[in-house]
Amino acid sequence: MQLKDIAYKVSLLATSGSMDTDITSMTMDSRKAGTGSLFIAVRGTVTDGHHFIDKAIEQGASAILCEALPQNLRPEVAYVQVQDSAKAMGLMAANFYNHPAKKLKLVGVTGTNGKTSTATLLFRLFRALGYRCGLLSTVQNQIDDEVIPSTHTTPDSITINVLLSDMLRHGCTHVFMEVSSHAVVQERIAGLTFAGGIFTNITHDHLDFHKTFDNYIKAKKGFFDQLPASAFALVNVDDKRGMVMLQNTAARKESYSLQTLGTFKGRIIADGLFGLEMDIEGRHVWFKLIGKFNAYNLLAVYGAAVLLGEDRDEVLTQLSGLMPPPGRFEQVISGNQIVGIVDYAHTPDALQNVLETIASLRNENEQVITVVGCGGNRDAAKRPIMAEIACKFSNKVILTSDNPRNEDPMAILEQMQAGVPPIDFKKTITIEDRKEAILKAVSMAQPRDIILVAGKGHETYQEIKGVKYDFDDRQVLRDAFAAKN
Ligand SMILES: CC(=O)N[C@H]1[C@@H](OP(=O)(O)OP(=O)(O)OC[C@H]2O[C@@H](n3ccc(=O)[nH]c3=O)[C@H](O)[C@@H]2O)O[C@H](CO)[C@@H](O)[C@@H]1O[C@H](C)C(=O)N[C@@H](C)C(=O)N[C@H](CCC(=O)O)C(=O)O
Ligand SMILES: Nc1ncnc2c1ncn2[C@@H]1O[C@H](COP(=O)(O)OP(=O)(O)OP(=O)(O)O)[C@@H](O)[C@H]1O
Ligand SMILES: N[C@H](CCC[C@H](N)C(=O)O)C(=O)O
Ligand SMILES: [Mg+2]
Repeated sequence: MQLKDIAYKVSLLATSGSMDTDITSMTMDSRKAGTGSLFIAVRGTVTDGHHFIDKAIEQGASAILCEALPQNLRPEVAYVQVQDSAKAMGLMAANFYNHPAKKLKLVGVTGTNGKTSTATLLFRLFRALGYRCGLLSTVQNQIDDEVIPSTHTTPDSITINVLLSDMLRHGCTHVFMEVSSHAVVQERIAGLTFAGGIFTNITHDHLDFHKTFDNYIKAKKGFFDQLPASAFALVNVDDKRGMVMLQNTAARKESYSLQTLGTFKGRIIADGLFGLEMDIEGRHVWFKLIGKFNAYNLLAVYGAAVLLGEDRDEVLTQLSGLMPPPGRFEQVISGNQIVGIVDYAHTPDALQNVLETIASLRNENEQVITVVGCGGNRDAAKRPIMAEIACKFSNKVILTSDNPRNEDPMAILEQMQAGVPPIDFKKTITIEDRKEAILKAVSMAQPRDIILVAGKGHETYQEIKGVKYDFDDRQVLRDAFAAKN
């Protein structure tokens, strides 16, 4: 495709060289630039893509998209200067790949917690309803049965367009994707045409990146601000920021609630380890998912399906048969009835929700033993809070590592320990090695006790200093239970 067609409707500050230049691929990474490619120079958090313009040209790039033109322009190369490279990249990727999003029903899910759960349930529901579907999520990307490993919750705009094109080629009609706050700020969703957007909730997370809670709210709201009038914006109005998301959207404003009025109204009738019994718009339904937070996810999924034109009864029938996504309240039970629960709760809110759910399910006689850590190179403010929450709802707490990345694991654990109230010192121990920590929990547990292993859910690795070591909470629990029996 010619550069001028790729730049269609993108506002350009300056150009140099021929806009007729043929482009065969697009990349934001000089190391991946090949012959005939368009290299997009993006200013990142670690380095600046503008430093790699010459490198990209040496590798064969025939055009450059940037925010600042280099001093020496090469005559054989086309340069395009824009205000915001990341945003222009999104718009150009949509042009280059021929707007796959416009030919699909693309629904995005944003919020601190519940994105993967909601997007995955939507994907599974629409498949059960007979559609070919795509999924972009933290756990994995999927085109019907084909699994494509995911590297991010929301990939960059080029990758998204490549995946959407593949989905379209496969005959998909619906695609459900997570929209992270990083993705909104970094313009990874620029140029995408959404049929709908869902807001689950917003609580403390990622302040390392956004700096203030207000910025974090604005980032989430940015998704709704860019929805077209043809889309729906479906928000959880039980979250006090739900209505904020709708303030400036052109989309149709819709809501769901378990507590107040909303377009879609639900009520929990009963919940337990068996699942949830709910009333949804006057219909009585049983679900296999556990916990109040899943009642919200189910209501969001139901609302979105109805807004996409599906029959209410059919939606509830199919939804009641669905299982939770991997690593979300996943139970591993020992031969002598110790209940292990692996959950991806890695924020204070999620941890509290899961522990409150466990509290509501227990008979008071059994102990709750929580094994939890906090990620390195991520929001440090949540560390003491998560330790405090773990103590509040557990009989015993083992603080341990969760992807320390490039930080000193013991330094992270000391920050967690700072949140342990003095009265809880006696019930808290710290074991840096996550496997040892889980083994300790299993050794302490009696039949019917509940061990919550929080933070990693579906993850199958532990990331330490740039190396991802094989690690799976569920497998470690299974092995420990087998050894104990
Ligand atoms: C903090 C963050 O969001 N980082 C993302 C960002 O990288 P960056 O800003 O650090 O990039 P950089 O290293 O400074 O490089 C700047 C530019 O120079 C380019 N470069 C660099 C070196 C070189 O030799 N040649 C070259 O061209 C890079 O390709 C890049 O375009 O842009 C990259 C390309 O899109 C992302 O891969 C990267 O995600 C990193 C791996 C990451 O860990 N991101 C996490 C925090 C994230 O995005 N998480 C959210 C989920 C959060 C949630 O739970 O809600 C997600 O959506 O996954
Ligand atoms: N609607 C919800 N409200 C609050 N907590 C939830 C909700 N849904 C799930 N959770 C909790 O949050 C954890 C993470 O859920 P999920 O993976 O769906 O969130 P996410 O938003 O995709 O997270 P990420 O930002 O890592 O992509 C779950 O394991 C559960 O403990
Ligand atoms: N999407 C989240 C996942 C956190 C999962 C937790 N196990 C950790 O590594 O901190 C993040 O990248 O911040
Ligand atoms: Mg997710």
